[in-house]
Amino acid sequence: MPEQKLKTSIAILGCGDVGSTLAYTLILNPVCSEVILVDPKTALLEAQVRDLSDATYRGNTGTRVRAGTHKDAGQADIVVITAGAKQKPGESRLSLLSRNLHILSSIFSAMQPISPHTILLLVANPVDILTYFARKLSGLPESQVIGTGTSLDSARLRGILATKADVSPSSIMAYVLGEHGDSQFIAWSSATIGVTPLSMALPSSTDPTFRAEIASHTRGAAGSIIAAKGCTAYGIGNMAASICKYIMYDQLTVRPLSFYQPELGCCLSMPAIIGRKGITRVMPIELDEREKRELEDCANGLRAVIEGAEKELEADQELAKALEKDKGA
Ligand SMILES: NC(=O)C1=CN([C@@H]2O[C@H](COP(=O)(O)OP(=O)(O)OC[C@H]3O[C@@H](n4cnc5c(N)ncnc54)[C@H](O)[C@@H]3O)[C@@H](O)[C@H]2O)C=CC1
Ligand SMILES: CC(=O)C(=O)O
Repeated sequence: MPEQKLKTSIAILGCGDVGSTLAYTLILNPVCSEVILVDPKTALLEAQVRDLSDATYRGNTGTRVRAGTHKDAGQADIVVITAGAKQKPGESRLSLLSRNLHILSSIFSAMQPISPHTILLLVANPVDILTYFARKLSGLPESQVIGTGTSLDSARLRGILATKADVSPSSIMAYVLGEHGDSQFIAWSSATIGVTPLSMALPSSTDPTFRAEIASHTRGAAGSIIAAKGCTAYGIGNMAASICKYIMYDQLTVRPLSFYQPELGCCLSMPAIIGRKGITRVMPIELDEREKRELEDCANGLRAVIEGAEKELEADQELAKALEKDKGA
């Protein structure tokens, strides 16, 4: 009998710097049998498929890379959305909202019908706001619509704390929570090295100046990389690939991810367990009074942005309907 191969697919919408780095990471640490790339820039798309395919021939990584349509993507096990504009040096993530919301809305029109088992992973910025709208536009259950959120900021936090404490980053348990953006905050009160509270393991970490320096590093990391090289790609490529792995292998791993918070009325990052069904459980975290206020401020800011964007999206959809009607007349 011919061997039956289990087909597992990850579609990546947008094969620019982030999408192609993610695809490369998925090939080198095989997570699925097929990577489908989708991008309206057809010459770039074909070139990325050929270049990435070349990376699969030595050592038989077992992953096939191909170009696809938005409709094909809608049937994948995971759809990663990296499609959209990126920040220019000095620009904020929120300044991308109008352009990227328009792209997101067109993506969901083109992807229908979406498989009810698909997990959506949002990467494009502003990621928390786009995750909120992806949940509405996709019609998928909210547990299946996830943003990479502050997972990358938390990795950056681990990195700098590891240097300060002279310990491996993997022994640092500390999260940046809230917005993947300027209103993010560090959950200092729950940070540990191994099982030792950070305040005991690294006493200087209780100093407000130390905390301000670390928070500024974490908040400003993307901006300084973008100023020098025009994008960030390796950090997020690795982070998004590891999230795909948790999902595909149903690893039920705890990570800070952006997902809908009913009591706050927006998507932002909190710790949760992720597996094949998406977010399977929210992990409660104890915050001190200051962190609670920071979370509240962050949610208020995100809700205000959502309100403005909701109006813009409605106008966008009315315009699309009118154009469709004109075409039919
Ligand atoms: N969440 C995070 O931690 C991070 C998010 N980002 C965000 O990821 C996004 C992508 O960044 P880059 O790859 O550097 O940008 P890029 O400009 O290199 O690539 C974006 C690609 O999206 C494509 N695209 C546009 N409309 C599309 C559509 N409807 N369907 C499919 N593809 C479409 C473009 O043609 C382009 O090739 C940006 O919004 C950036 O801010 C980047 C790094 C980290
Ligand atoms: C660009 C971006 O969002 C980041 O590297 O954090």
